Amino acid sequence: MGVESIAAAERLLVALDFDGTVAPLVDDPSTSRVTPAAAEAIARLGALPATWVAFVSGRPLASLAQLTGAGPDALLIGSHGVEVSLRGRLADAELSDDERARMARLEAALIELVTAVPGARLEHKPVGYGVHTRLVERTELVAPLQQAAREAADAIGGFTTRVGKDIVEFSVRAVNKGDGVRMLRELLADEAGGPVAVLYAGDDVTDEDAFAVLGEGDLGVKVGEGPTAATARVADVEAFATLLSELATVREASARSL
Ligand SMILES: O=P(O)(O)OC[C@H]1O[C@H](O[C@H]2O[C@H](CO)[C@@H](O)[C@H](O)[C@H]2O)[C@H](O)[C@@H](O)[C@@H]1O
Repeated sequence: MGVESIAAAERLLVALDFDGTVAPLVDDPSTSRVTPAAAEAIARLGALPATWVAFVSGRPLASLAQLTGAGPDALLIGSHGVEVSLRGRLADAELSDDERARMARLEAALIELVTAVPGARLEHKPVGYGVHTRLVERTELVAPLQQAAREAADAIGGFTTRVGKDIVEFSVRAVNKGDGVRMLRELLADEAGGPVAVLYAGDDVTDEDAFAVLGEGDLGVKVGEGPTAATARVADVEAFATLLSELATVREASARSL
């Protein structure tokens, strides 16, 4: 399955990871931006009939909504599948007392660990924490920090650990991006009254959960290097924007010929 074939799908969901896929990786996550080329292709795709664009990210929903300029029709999955906003209908993650207590214990441990490593940073997320190591200058400190953080989470128990690019993340929920993609596909198929093909694109290990739920008639696109279950690969964010633009062009042409 290539771009031409997926472009011909009767109904198409384009589900996109954010960081490293449509926005280049940067030192400060709050300054991430979708590239102009990707933004243009996304807008063209979103304007087509029977075509939906969704973002499926590890970011907190609020950050994802802000950085994608989410409008009222936005389909957003944040926190690796835990936080969901579908056209303004919010299903956010209500934490139990037990989850809150475990998060508080982990937070205290992670603050101590991160403070001891210059350049390390703790990201507070709705259902967990991210230990960022991108700016750690003494690279030999990264692995021990990640290991100590894992051990702290394991000692408390009940956390799902994810290792991403320059980040190790801990979540009190085990939901993943694959669950998010499955949910989006079912929702749209119900609404549209028929099966929906999915193009999913992502650059990181956590995107493998989403690639794993794709089947025949879908297309997984890995952005960048690394082992993957995706069946297509592009070199980087710029190349992926070009792919999205090609997809929009082919799909626009078929929409015109209907
Ligand atoms: O699932 P994604 O949309 O790819 O989000 C994964 C994590 O992205 C952010 O961190 C990553 O991007 C930062 C900005 O480019 C970069 O500084 C950092 O090194 C990366 O790990 C975000 O901060 C996390 O919350 C997301 O889980």
